[in-house]
Amino acid sequence: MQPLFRTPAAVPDGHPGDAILLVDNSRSFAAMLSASIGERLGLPVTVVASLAEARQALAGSDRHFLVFTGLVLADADADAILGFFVSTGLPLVVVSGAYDDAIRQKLQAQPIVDCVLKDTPGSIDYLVWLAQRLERNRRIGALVVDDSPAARALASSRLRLYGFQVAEAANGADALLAIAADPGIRLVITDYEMPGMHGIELIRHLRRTHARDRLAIIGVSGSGTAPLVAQFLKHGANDFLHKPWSGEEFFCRVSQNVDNLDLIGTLQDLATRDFLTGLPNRRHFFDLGAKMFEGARARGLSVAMIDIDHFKHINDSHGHDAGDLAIKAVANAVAQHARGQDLPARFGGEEFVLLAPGLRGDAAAAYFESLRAGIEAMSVPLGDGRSVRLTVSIGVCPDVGGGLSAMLAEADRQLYVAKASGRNRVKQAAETSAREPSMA
Ligand SMILES: Nc1nc2c(ncn2[C@@H]2O[C@H](COP(=O)(O)OP(=O)(O)OP(=O)(O)O)[C@@H](O)[C@H]2O)c(=O)[nH]1
Repeated sequence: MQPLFRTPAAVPDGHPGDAILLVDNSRSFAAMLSASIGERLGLPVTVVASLAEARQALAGSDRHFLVFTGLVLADADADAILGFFVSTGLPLVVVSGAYDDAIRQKLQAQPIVDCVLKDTPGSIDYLVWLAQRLERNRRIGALVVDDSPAARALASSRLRLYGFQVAEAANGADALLAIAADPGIRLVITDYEMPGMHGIELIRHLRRTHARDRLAIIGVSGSGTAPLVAQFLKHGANDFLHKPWSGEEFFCRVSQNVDNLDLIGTLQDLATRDFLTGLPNRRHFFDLGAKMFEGARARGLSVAMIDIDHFKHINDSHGHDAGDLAIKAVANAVAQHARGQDLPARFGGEEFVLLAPGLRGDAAAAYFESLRAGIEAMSVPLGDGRSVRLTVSIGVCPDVGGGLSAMLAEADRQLYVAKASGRNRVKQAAETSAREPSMA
């Protein structure tokens, strides 16, 4: 099952801090940019106005994962500024007041992520986007597939500069092994001409297991004729880059493709997950549940409807926000109680469902009883020093020969019986006949 809550994974290595170092001699620009990053991304920004202060901010600390710097500082010229920040190994974005041919040439020779003209419309928005992209890249794996060590090293070093966790493969077979071993890889950059398996064949293999919305693939070739580009795209590449690519284009295409994956992930979350609790929603429960149901039948399974008791009273006496906290706490308890093979969901309001494959009879009764008891023992902090206690009623139905909907209908009937007989209890339908309650 997919993880229930999309908590950001830890950044495996490199620069683990989440702060940005902003080095600029314009107080107003630095204030505007750091406020925008703080408000929109929630990332801390250290603002300094000289190279000496920047050295001090970075000394002995790995708080920063990214540097934005101007090239005009009171205590250093452009070469000294670039030389120092490049030597730190941190991703570097130059934020310049001017961008002429001389600066462009100087920067092209340097391993920097990007150069942004600061006084243009939209520059703050672009820099905020850059900060977000580079921060997120740290949790994304990228694989470079190329039989040329030099081409591989060039693409890999660029991707590392953008913060990705980079793996390399010299041929298609090794690439397939690398992808199978690391589910964190979301971006593949593959050459065309390679011994054993060419790039398009590799993509055909990859697409059997990795859809376009989960893995972005960019084809690369020096012989990027129109038919070859079309073949790449038709066989599943998300994009194509002609060799030799410019650093600027490489960054734009890579970023656009991983942005698209993020966007699709967000839309999928909105469509399948309950906004308040992060649990699968009702529709997603039926999609996943229908797939699980047939496979689980041989070993038996049970489904439970779980409803918070007197929930209206919690809302009425503590307010709607407190009610939301109570719903989240119960959702969390249900998700924590669920085993890896279970499927929990929020069905709406204060009602939850838990589908438990492999459980029936007394084992199912004990399993849901321990969930009920765990929730009864909880104290939900309301964030203002107060806390609230709550209970749930649970209706359980085993597989009695109908479909999943029939099980849910019977679990709902058992829930009604649990409510009617005093709440804070589990009622379970009999195995033989789903219409006779068997557990008091
Ligand atoms: N805070 C909050 N309240 C919600 C949400 N969804 C539904 N509710 C409220 O939940 C309450 C549900 O109340 P009922 O279904 O009547 O439950 P009850 O009568 O209090 O309790 P039982 O009879 O024990 O089920 C209503 O007042 C809804 O407005 C939500 O997302 N957040």
